[in-house]
Amino acid sequence: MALLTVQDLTIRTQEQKLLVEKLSFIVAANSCLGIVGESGSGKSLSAKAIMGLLHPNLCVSGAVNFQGKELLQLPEEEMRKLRGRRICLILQDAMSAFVPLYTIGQQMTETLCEKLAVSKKEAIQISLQELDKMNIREPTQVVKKYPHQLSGGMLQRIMIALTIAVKPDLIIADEPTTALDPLNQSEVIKELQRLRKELKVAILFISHDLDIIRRIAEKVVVMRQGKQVEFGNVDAIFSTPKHEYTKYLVETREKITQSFRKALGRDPV
Ligand SMILES: Nc1ncnc2c1ncn2[C@@H]1O[C@H](COP(=O)(O)OP(=O)(O)OP(=O)(O)O)[C@@H](O)[C@H]1O
Repeated sequence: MALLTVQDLTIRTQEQKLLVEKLSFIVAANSCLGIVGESGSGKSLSAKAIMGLLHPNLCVSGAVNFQGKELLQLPEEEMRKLRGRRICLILQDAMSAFVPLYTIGQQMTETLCEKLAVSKKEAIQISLQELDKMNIREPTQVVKKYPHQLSGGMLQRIMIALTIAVKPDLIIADEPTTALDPLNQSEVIKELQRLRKELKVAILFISHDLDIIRRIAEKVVVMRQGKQVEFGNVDAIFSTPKHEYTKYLVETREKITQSFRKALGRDPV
């Protein structure tokens, strides 16, 4: 069943320059759709358009249907109710998601009180429980810290813990692992997979990394220069890419992998 249907999403500047052209895809409930493409291809703008967070100097058209609601027509107040509750956004730079002046605990508590309409005491309890579930050690100490006192990987995992607590239906993860080292990347991917399994949440996962998309998504949209060049099952698209650009992406990835294997003294695959 379709949870999110994006139809002909088009984004232009006021000067009519096309930044995203006729993007169309479906995200089924409890599935993961990847959007892959080079820098500047329009991935983040598309995510922002779905969330109703585009810069006001941009014009958007097309249709974005989420749980039967037409998001591009929704009044801002309604949209605000959906954002951070039914649809959550996880960004590349977790640091920017937190306010530097408040502790992690204060920020988690405030978000949970607002989004879940629970008391402060309950919100603190939920925060500690979710941090514990994320295998974050000594959660009672972590909640007393300010964002700058924690690593990027830790902040990203806290963001995911907060998202889990809110129990949304859709998570839009925009390059959530790009700023992380491989160990933290792997942890974050594992947590997102767990989230899907446990909460039956759907994920729209934006990345320029084919390997990560292959690990986490079943379907993929390939974007280039604002245009959607392919949409379909991950295995089919990466094993038999139709579009020249997808072929180029897959071949480049394979060449890099083989160079690494050579450098490590292993046989090329
Ligand atoms: N407010 C804006 N006004 C005009 N152009 C913009 C605006 N925001 C983004 N753009 C342009 O739109 C294009 C697509 O940007 P977008 O951030 O969606 O790319 P992306 O695929 O997410 O890239 P990256 O992987 O580097 O984040 C870029 O050329 C960018 O410069």
